[in-house]
Amino acid sequence: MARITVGVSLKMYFGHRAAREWLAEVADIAARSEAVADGRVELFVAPGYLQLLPALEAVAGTRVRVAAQDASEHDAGAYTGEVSPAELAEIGVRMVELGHAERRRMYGETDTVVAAKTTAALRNGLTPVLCVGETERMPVGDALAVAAAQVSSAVAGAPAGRIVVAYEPVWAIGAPEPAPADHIRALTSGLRSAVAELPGRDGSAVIYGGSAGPGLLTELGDDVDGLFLGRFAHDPAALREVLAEASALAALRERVPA
Ligand SMILES: O=C(CO)COP(=O)(O)O
Repeated sequence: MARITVGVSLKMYFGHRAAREWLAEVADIAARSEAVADGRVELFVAPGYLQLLPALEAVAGTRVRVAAQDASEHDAGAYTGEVSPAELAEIGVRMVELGHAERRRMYGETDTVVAAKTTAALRNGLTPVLCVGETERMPVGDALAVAAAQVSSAVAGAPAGRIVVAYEPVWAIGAPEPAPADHIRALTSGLRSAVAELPGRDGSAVIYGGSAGPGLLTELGDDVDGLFLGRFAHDPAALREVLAEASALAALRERVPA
């Protein structure tokens, strides 16, 4: 199926009440979207840990998937302050963001840590949303080498299973505008080829994140499998627009065989 994946991370922007209000609006938008309802558009939301249970409640009865923003590499034990991927799966969380640029930069997550967490996520049936990307502006070939190496190191030794690669050039996160479309297209196509060569990763997707908002998916067209949004989906109306673009793109792909 020509599926388009759209994800939104709330990072730590919203308090509890604001998150609940946003989730209720998103659940309503998803329920009204035919493309989300029939699976042509996969929508996931990644709220904070304390917002996961209310999120699961809010989206019950829709096909919206709930993702955690991180998870431990361990399932259980003496790991104070960590959150178990086994427990995430137990409560109904389906996906988990791993290796986000903010965790790599501020919390010292190395490729080794990201690989251990990827293994733990897949072991527990969670789909990793593997965040990769170069830290500074650089030519396309160099950026692709960095991002592809992050992907292959994360999945080396991990159990088989679908992954969602979120290509997020660090310099375009929290910026006024996304990376230039040509840069994104080159990187997402390159990463698609790299992921296609990995064994056991059928159904995987490569999406773009970093100041993404309405209009970008249409501009990128066929070279990307979706978007990972941050600030520019805080307004539910903007997310509604992005979902409309995703559903138009999915319809177009169904007509034109890949
Ligand atoms: O990091 C991001 C999603 O994980 C993107 O955040 P912004 O869209 O707010 O730049």
